[in-house]
Amino acid sequence: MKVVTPQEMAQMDQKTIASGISGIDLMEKAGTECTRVIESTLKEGMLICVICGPGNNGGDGQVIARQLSEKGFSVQVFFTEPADKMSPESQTNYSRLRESSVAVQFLSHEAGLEGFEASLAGADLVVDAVFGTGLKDRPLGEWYETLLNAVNACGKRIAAIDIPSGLRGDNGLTLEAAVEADQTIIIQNYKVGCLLNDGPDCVGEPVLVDIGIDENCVENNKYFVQKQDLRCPVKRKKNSHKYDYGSVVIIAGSKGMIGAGLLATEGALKSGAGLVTSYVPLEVYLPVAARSPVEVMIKTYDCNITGEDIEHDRKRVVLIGPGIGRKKNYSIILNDLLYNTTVPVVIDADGLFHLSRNLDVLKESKTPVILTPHFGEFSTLTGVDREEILKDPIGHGRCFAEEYQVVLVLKGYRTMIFSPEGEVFFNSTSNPGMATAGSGDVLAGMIAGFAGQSVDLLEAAKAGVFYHGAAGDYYAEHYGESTLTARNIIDSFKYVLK
Ligand SMILES: NC(=O)C1=CN([C@@H]2O[C@H](COP(=O)(O)OP(=O)(O)OC[C@H]3O[C@@H](n4cnc5c(N)ncnc54)[C@H](OP(=O)(O)O)[C@@H]3O)[C@@H](O)[C@H]2O)[C@H](O)CC1
Ligand SMILES: [K+]
Repeated sequence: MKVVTPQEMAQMDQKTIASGISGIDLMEKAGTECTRVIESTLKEGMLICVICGPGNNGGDGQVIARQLSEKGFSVQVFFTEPADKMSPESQTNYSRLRESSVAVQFLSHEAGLEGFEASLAGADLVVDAVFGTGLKDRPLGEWYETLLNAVNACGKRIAAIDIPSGLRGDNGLTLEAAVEADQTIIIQNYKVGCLLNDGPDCVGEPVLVDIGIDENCVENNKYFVQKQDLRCPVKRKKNSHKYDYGSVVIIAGSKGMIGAGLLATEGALKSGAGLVTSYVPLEVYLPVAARSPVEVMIKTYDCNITGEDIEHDRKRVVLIGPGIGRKKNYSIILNDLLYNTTVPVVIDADGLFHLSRNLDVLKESKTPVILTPHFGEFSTLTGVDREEILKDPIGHGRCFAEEYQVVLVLKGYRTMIFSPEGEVFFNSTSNPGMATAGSGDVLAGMIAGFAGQSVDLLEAAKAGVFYHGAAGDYYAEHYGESTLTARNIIDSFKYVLK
């Protein structure tokens, strides 16, 4: 399934209209599908307030109001602008609405919102159809800001149409105010802004409706990752041995930070790697050995380890970074791996710090690479302010992955995976409980574990991110989000990785 920008969605609408279905019919279809979802949440006799803006989002709102009224619900519509400011399809729907029994009120920008607030307080459901994908990046103005804040303050269930009003569809940032919906009925495809920054908090529960638009009618390589798209875990052949599922090397953990290495190691082992070898500094050998799973091989080094040491012995992938700290010798180790080996390398956490000291090594390296930064680490890598990246995460991520020819896993609530060819994949799993210490170490181990299993690095990254989130979701569904720890994510692998 594709994820689209507002511009791409507008082009898709236009192409669909050009192919023969009229704009007004498309709006009727959108409104009908939204009505179906809304109706399933209503009980007889409920009062619904629909707030309609001047554009086609408001037009969808009018269709919903008319259809809910035809189904016997009491409906009140508030218009934020006079009829002459409505889009053509909205005006057509306004004439249809006037023939229905829906109560209509035009809000005045001069008078206050007192009556409006009282009406919201008496409603059972508020439908937000003020702005959709046509929202522009310009100040809302005080009046709309007050209006959207009043919607949020009403304390009633809010269903937003297509995208919560005030939320930018291109990056998930909000204007001065944005509706925080309980449910958003997303028309046809996820908009980028529903998945990034404030988007998921404003959207609430997302529900997609299909109005028959072909998502491939415009060129777009942004995808929503779902289970059926994944190639991991690989099917295990009867006639196979442990090396067929990857020998994974993990360079992780140091004095005071052995937990990161242990979590990454278990992440790799329990996602199906055939053999995991953990390389740790001599000084932490004993505590690591005492706490490592018995299946893991542990090797020690004094202060250095070379690519040659690792390339011996059928190694398929190296993970470097979790808990290694910032001592200089790791920059040397990392450079050696990238310059002198061809074994794929996953670089996480402090490994990314060492990489940032010599980023150009990526351009000279022949080794396939996956980087797994969160936004702060990505800012260090690129030298671009975090705030700037958040305004255009797709642009920055895509540009970096293409320039350095790496698979980039940019971690967040909806982690994005960028391929060296410019594709973007949005993860569909995870929950806020996973923002917890060690969660990233588990993910890095999991990606390395999959990368060992004869799949290409992009597939390993997609599967690692998806199943890591799915394991966290499994725990959260059963026990809630607040007690979730990195260990719980590992323990839940067995339920989702079947
Ligand atoms: N036929 C179709 O294309 C279908 C569209 N669907 C629905 O339509 C919306 C997108 O509708 P669109 O008309 O493009 O835009 P909006 O309704 O979201 O908003 C446009 C109006 O909002 C004003 N605006 C924009 N930005 C601001 C702002 N920052 N502050 C104040 N006002 C703003 C804008 O004013 P202008 O002066 O810029 O014109 C417009 O008045 C989509 O989301 C779907 O819900 C149907 O689903 C399918 C058919
Ligand atoms: K809306």
